[in-house]
Parts: sequence; C-alpha cells; structure tokens
Amino acid sequence: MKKALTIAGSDSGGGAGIQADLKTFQELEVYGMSVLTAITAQNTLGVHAVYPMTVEAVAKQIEAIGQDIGTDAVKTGMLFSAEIIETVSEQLEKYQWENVVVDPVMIAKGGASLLQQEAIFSMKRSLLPLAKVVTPNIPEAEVLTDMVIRTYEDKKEAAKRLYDIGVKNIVIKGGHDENESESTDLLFDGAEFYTFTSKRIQTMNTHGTGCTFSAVITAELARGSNVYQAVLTGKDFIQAAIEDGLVIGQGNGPTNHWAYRKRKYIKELAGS
Ligand SMILES: Nc1ncnc2c1ncn2[C@@H]1O[C@H](COP(=O)(O)OP(=O)(O)O)[C@@H](O)[C@H]1O
Ligand SMILES: Cc1ncc(COP(=O)(O)OP(=O)(O)O)c(N)n1
Repeated sequence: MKKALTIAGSDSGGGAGIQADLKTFQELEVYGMSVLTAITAQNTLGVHAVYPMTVEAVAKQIEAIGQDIGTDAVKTGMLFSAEIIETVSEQLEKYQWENVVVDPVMIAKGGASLLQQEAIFSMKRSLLPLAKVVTPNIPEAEVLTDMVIRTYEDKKEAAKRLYDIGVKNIVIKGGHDENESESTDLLFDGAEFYTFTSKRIQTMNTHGTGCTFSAVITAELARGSNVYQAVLTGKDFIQAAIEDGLVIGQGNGPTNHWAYRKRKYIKELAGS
C-alpha cells in the first residue's frame, strides 16, 4: 500500500483542499493522510471565512505522521501564512520525504485570498527549493516570477525562473490562459519542455481543479511513476473530472472525482 500526505486547508464544501486531495488519493488506490493548516467556511459560492491553525498544531500533526507512518509522497496546498510555511518547510527538511509536490495556492476562484501577501517570500525562499514538482496556475506563476504571462514563450520563461529558484520540475497550468478552445499545461524539467493539451470544457463546475490535478501527481509519484507520467495521468484525470463535473450548489460546482475510475472501468469492460 502506497501512502500520500496532504498538508492543506479544509474546504467545507468538499470540492477543493484536503477533501479533494483525499478523494483523489482514494480513487488512485493510495492511502491518504492529512495535516490541516486552516479551516475555511466555503461553498460553491465562495470562501466565507478562514480560520488558520496554530503553528504548533501544524507541526504536531506532521510529527505524528513522521514518527509513525511515514509517506511515499507529500503535497502542500493552502498554507495561508509565512509562519505556517516556515513550519511546514522545517518539518519537510526534518523527515526528508521524497516526492514533495507544492501547489502554491494563493487565491480561490471567487477571489478570496488563501495566502497572505507577506508569505510569498517564505514560499520562494523556504518551500519551493524543497519541491520535486511545483504546480502554479498562471496568476500564481506571475506572482512567483514577477512577470506577466500571456504567451507560450512567457510560460517557458516563467518555468525557467522557477527552476532557477531550485524547483526540479515545474508545471504551469493552463486553466487561466486566454485560449478558448484548449487548455495546455507546460512541464519543464530543467532540460526539456513538454506540453499537455486538452479540449477546454465550457462549464462553471471547475471548483477544485488545481487541488485535484496536483493530488493526482502526488498519488502517481507515490505509486512510483516518473514526473512525466504523473502529469499525463493528472491531465487525463482532471479532464474526465471536469467533463463529468457535478451540479452541486448554486455557484461553481466541484469536479467529479470518480469520473476517471468510471471511464477506466467501462473501457476494461468493453475490452473483456
Ligand atoms: N475549462 C477547462 N477545460 C479543461 N481543462 C481545464 C479547464 N480548466 C482547468 N483545466 C485544467 O485543470 C487543471 C487545473 O488548472 P487551473 O484551473 O489553471 O488551476 P487552478 O484551479 O489552480 O486555478 C489543469 O490541468 C488545466 O489544464
Ligand atoms: C481549502 C482550499 N484550498 C485550496 C483552494 C483552491 O483550490 P483550487 O483547486 O485552486 O480551486 P478553486 O478554489 O480555484 O476553484 C480552495 N478553494 N480551498
């Protein structure tokens, strides 16, 4: 049994954060564990309140896992403050876990801030150099690299700048780019650029896409996949999850975490 740990915030609505990560790990048959950094009162209409955990609570949760269970991969999501980022970074260094995936969550789709402005320095200095993979969306990549990203060449330049900070693999996600027919994610491993393109789906139900995508990458690394294979599976998984998105609540509904497994099962049945 492979294991994966998510260090992230709780989304009471169940579409993003810890809840999305654990659902995704389960779908990929990886044993999921969680360290809570903050509680959000959140639904499909937006984030209504944020209650960060204390640094002691974050450190104790990580230690509880480190001293007993261990993990094959770990991802970070909403970390909220500089002090939580510093605590998480210290703990990651202490346990030397392989396969660290950093989803540098900053702003929810409704516009709520999930990371304090002054925490960006800590993210770049302390956390990013520990990451095997970082998965910013375009606005997050712009903040981390201090540049505007419009074109494919801009994405490549931003990926190179993140590599220079010390991240080994960078995935700049395409959900926010201006292409109306396709969504293209770019992977840079320090030597080559790879693109992963899918048809852009016109839907409101994309809440939690970033969390889910990075959770797939984390689970696949835990299972022994290389980074390229993990991103490929992430793209297939999220495409299925958006295509079969769920109409839940009155706003941006969540993606469907079991769509990928359902499709695989149908394919297997058709082949047998
Ligand atoms: N409308 C869409 N159609 C197809 N894929 C999408 C769509 N929106 C996002 N994606 C994919 O979902 C993943 C998350 O992307 P993005 O929305 O940029 O992240 P975030 O949720 O962090 O803002 C990426 O693989 C991206 O290509
Ligand atoms: C608790 C929590 N963590 C992260 C997010 C952001 O999730 P993301 O996958 O980027 O999706 P959107 O919120 O942008 O739809 C969140 N909302 N809550």
